[in-house]
Amino acid sequence: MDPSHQKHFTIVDYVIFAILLVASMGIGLYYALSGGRQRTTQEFLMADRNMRCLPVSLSLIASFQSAVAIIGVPAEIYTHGTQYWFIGCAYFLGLLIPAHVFIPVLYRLRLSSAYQYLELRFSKAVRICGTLTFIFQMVIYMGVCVYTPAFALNAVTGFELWGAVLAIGLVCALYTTMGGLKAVIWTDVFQTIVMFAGQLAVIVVGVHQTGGVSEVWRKVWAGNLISGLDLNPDPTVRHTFWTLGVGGVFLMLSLYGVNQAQVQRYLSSRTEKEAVRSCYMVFPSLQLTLALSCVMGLVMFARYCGEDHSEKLGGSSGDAMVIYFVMDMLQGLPGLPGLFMACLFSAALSTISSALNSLATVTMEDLIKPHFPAMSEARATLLSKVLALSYGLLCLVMAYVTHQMGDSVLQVALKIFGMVGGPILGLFCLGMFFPWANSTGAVAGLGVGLSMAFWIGIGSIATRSSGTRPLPPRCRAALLSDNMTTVIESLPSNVTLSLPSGLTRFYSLSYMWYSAFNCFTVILIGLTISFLTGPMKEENVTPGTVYPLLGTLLCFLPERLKKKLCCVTPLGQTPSSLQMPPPQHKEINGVDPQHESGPSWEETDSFLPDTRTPFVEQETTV
Ligand SMILES: CC(C)(CO)[C@@H](O)C(=O)NCCC(=O)O
Ligand code: NA
Repeated sequence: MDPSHQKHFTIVDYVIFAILLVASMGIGLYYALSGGRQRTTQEFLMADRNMRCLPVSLSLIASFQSAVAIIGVPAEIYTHGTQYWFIGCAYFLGLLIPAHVFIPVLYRLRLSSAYQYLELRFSKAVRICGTLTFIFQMVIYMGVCVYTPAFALNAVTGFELWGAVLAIGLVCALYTTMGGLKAVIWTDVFQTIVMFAGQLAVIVVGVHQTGGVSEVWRKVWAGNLISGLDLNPDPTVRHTFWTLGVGGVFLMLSLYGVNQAQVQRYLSSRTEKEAVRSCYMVFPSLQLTLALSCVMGLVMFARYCGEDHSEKLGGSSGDAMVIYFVMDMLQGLPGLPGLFMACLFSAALSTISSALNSLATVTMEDLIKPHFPAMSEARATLLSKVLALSYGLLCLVMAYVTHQMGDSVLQVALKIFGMVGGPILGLFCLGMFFPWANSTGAVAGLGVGLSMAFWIGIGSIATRSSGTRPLPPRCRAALLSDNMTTVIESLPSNVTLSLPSGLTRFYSLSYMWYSAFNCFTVILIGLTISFLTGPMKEENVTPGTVYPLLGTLLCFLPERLKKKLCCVTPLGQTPSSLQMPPPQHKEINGVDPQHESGPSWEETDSFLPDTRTPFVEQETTV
């Protein structure tokens, strides 16, 4: 951006900004000095398994809502219309399924890390593969998260980019290291509120400056920005109802169902009911966040479309444009630019702290503890803190990688979720829904799934074609007549209207399908290899690791018919020879996965542990 158009913060802005950082550090310090003073891994990594649903739910939203979404979604709406908003449809199933499928299975196994499940269900090897994949995913994602707000600050105020990256990384690593998961969750609560406040402020000011809600509506309508439901079944069209509403469900499942950052929050809840409730509470708040960021894009359009900003913007990206417009709207309103920056940094800090804590957890629980079973609690906790801090430093390195990518940040983040998160989701689905899947199948499935993911992902980057884009809104055509072509060209677009062919067509699969596609690859390959190498026998499957999917789907059928169709029999009614096999993995990291009565399934109400009607899987493969 042209330096002469840079904005300058007032004292009030700096104060607001400082309050955010100091408060976050304060919360970290508070939890370092209160409670058990972070002297056990139970407290540092699991928050003593004593959290209530309200903080957990706000923290669940904060984990994957970073500055990327706050800047990226308005940029998407501004340039391509409101189609992206339909991702909200995916939140229904994307949260219901985790609440009623993944949480019950994972919570009842009393895990510390989600990947412990993979060892219980398959083997140690699968667990390590899963853990390494997760670490890879979160480390790249953290890079995007830390880079985005630093880039924003730099674009607007000329603040040293790498100074900001360093500041975010260090503040985050410090309070995460001091206060553990409790601090991470409670800073998330505070930061989520700041995030909402910042977005709301921008919208209110923007609407006011445009001349009211009706004026905003008139302009976005005239600008052809409001998109109807696009039911085009073509999987290469970037955003349609199918890619967003169906592909999005798999994206949500990979984040809210099996991602360690989220699973850890469910596990830190004091009861299973509380965990399920927190998942339900995510729904309205996530819709609100989505609505706020979409409306922000609309307001920006109404306020700026048709004006010539080329000289100020130079050749900046769509993301930079959002920041510029916001700062332009807020100038002369002391405190508000600071609030917006605080909003961006809140979003980033909350995501990075979740990532750091979850990375420390999996590294400790999955990679280190199994090799040093005799390690003292004090030493394990110290090591966890060192790990959290080291990952913080690593994320700085990753910011540099993002710097080199040059795609829109939203697209980069969602691609990472799909390319790496999709195969992990596949691995969990393979284990939970298919009792026949074996360890060899799981490893092969994950390997092939990841290879396919990177083939498509890298192919699409090389050919710049991850999903064809719709025609840009009318306004952009109008803008093309100005000398704004540089901006338009540098917007993340390839307005491909001709259908690509062959391999190019494969590469142009919409990135919103990545999660689903990669998940199915893992399941398909996993099942094929399992059947080829000898499917898992029922008595070898650890009880409680398989979800009776068919039994639940067909719950309306009479018991006798169900028994015939879906191979699931209530435990009480099975002959003793068919009852749960004795536990195989007696102790994993000091936690008995069998618990007292063994994990079980209740048919009527998953909230009432006393009225359980346990089911057991019977292997009656045909
Ligand atoms: C993950 C979703 C789709 C969930 O709403 C959304 O928060 C999002 O688009 N996140 C982008 C990644 C980020 O904000 O870091
Ligand atoms: Na966040």
